[in-house]
Amino acid sequence: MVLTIDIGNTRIKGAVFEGYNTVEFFVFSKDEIQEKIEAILKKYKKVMYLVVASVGNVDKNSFLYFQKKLHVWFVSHEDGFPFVNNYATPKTLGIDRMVLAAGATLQFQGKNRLIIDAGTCVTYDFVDEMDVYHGGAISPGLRLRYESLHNFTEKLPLLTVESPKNFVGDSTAEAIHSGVVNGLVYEINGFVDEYQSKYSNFIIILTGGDTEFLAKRLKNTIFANSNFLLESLNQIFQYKIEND
Ligand SMILES: Nc1ncnc2c1ncn2[C@@H]1O[C@H](COP(=O)(O)OP(=O)(O)OP(=O)(O)O)[C@@H](O)[C@H]1O
Ligand SMILES: CC(C)(CO)[C@@H](O)C(=O)NCCC(=O)O
Ligand SMILES: [K+]
Repeated sequence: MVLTIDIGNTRIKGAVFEGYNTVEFFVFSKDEIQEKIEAILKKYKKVMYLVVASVGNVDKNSFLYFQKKLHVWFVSHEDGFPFVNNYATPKTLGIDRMVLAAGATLQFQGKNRLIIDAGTCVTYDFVDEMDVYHGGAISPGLRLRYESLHNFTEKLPLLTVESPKNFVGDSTAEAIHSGVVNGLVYEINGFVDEYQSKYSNFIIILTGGDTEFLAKRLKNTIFANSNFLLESLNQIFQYKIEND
C-alpha cells in the first residue's frame, strides 16, 4: 500500500492506495502532520511507501522519522516525468503542477489536456496530445481573492465565499461576491474557451479545494475530481516502479 501526501500552501492532504484503488482520504494541518501520519500507518499496517509532493514550507525533517519504517519518496524536479517539459524555467515549475501534468499525461493518453487546480492559487497547466508540457497560468485562488480585497484596502470587509445573487452586486458584500466568484468563473470559462478554440481532442480536469464550489458554476464539459493530485501522486509512483 502507498500513502501519498500533498503539502499545499493552505492544507495538507493525504490518501492511502491499494494498487490504483483509493482506500481513504485525509486532510490535516501543518502542526499535526506527524501524529496524523502515525495514526494512518497504525490503521493501515500494509503501507510501505510514503510519496510526498510539497510546495508548502514543511520541513523535510518531519519525515525523517518515518524513513526508519518506510520508503519515503519526495517527488522532485530530478525525477523522471512522463512528459517533455517545455517550460522556459523548468527548475522553478511547482512540483504540484508537475505532478498534475504527469497524472493527466498517464491517465488521458493521446489527448490535449488542461488541468485547472483551484487551490490557494489557481493554476492552469497544458500538456498536448504528444505529451509535451507547455505551461499555463497562475492566478489568485478564491479565498486569496477575498483576503486580498480586505488586506489591501481600508474599507472592504473580509467575507467568506458565498454565491453572488446576480452579476450586478447591489451592496458592498454582493459587489465583492460578484467580483470574486463571478470573476473567477469568467476567468476559468474564458481560458477554457481559448484553449478549446485552438485545440480539439481535449480534456479539462478541475481539481483543488474549490472544485465542488466551482464545478457547478462552470461549463459541464469539465471533469471534476478534487483528489486528482493525490491520485496523480500514486500514478507517478506506479509509473516510477514500473520504469526503474
Ligand atoms: N477547510 C478549508 N480550509 C481552507 N480552505 C478551504 C477549506 N475547504 C475548502 N477550502 C477552499 O480551498 C481553497 C484552498 O485549496 P487547497 O486546500 O486545495 O489549497 P492548498 O492546500 O494550498 O493546495 P495548493 O497549494 O495545491 O493550492 C481555498 O480557496 C478555499 O476556498
Ligand atoms: C503556483 C503554486 C503556488 C500553486 O500551488 C505552486 O505551483 C508554485 O509554487 N509554483 C512555482 C512557480 C511556477 O510553477 O512556475
Ligand atoms: K493550487
